Amino acid sequence: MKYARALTIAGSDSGGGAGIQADLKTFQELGVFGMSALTAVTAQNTLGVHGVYPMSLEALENQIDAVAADLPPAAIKTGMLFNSDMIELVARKVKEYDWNQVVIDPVMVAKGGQSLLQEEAVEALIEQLLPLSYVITPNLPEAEALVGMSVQTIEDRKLAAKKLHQKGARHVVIKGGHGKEGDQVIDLLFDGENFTEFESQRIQTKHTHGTGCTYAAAITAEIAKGKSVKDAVNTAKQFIQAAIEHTLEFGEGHGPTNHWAYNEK
Ligand SMILES: Nc1ncnc2c1ncn2[C@@H]1O[C@H](COP(=O)(O)OP(=O)(O)O)[C@@H](O)[C@H]1O
Ligand SMILES: Cc1ncc(COP(=O)(O)OP(=O)(O)O)c(N)n1
Repeated sequence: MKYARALTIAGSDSGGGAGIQADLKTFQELGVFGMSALTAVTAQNTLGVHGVYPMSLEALENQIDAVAADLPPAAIKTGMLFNSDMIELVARKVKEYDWNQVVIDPVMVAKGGQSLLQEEAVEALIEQLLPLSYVITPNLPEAEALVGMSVQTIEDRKLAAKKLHQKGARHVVIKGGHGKEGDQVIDLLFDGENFTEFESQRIQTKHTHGTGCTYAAAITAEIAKGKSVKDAVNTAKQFIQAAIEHTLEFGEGHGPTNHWAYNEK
């Protein structure tokens, strides 16, 4: 069986729940060979981020070039990109290697409130990376930062998705975990023409560290395997729902999700 390959360009989470650790675990569980280019090393646990140590641009570029030269990926996921220099580098590499299945998870703030993207870099993300994105997966606060409006109701989310599509994102997934729609969590996919809602029961738990990373990584893995974006989001929704429902209950704070759960169903 020929395995598809996916590359994550993101930060390392020493606590194992988010960042490239979440991405690689998710790729593996979905049968995709995962590769990684580190943008930063973070000292993290379930109680928060205790240090951020960005890689040099040379180190990031060499990691990407090494993978592209020998192990060209079918799909790429970006996570924590830290600053505008890194965003510009990644955009240049996407164009250099003509990568057209890029999933952008616009990571800005960790669950504990610590910044993972310098404020000046939001503009670079919009101008440089959005036009190259196959899918972008903002949560509600990230969508607000990207489109400059309040994004809460379903109508807000539809308007924000259209704005992000106009800025160049070919598909937009507005994640609903931060939403206040009662006991449901509604994720919204926009493909430039149609909206699709993916609904699930909200699970009452604090153990949601890395949910966005895991969800975007699952979308990336499915796209790497040749699935449509709609089918990829559908699988990712089931993956993350199982990962949260069967929590590991690790740590004193926001614990990690369970990346084994989907296959243990
Ligand atoms: N409590 C929850 N119950 C069920 N699903 C959830 C819950 N929290 C998050 N999710 C799922 O995880 C996805 C990502 O979570 P969200 O909080 O929206 O983004 P992020 O983790 O990037 O802040 C959501 O789109 C949703 O599908
Ligand atoms: C290295 C790194 N990348 C991304 C994150 C974000 O994870 P988290 O704080 O759990 O938020 P979501 O992934 O759920 O949006 C991180 N903490 N560290």
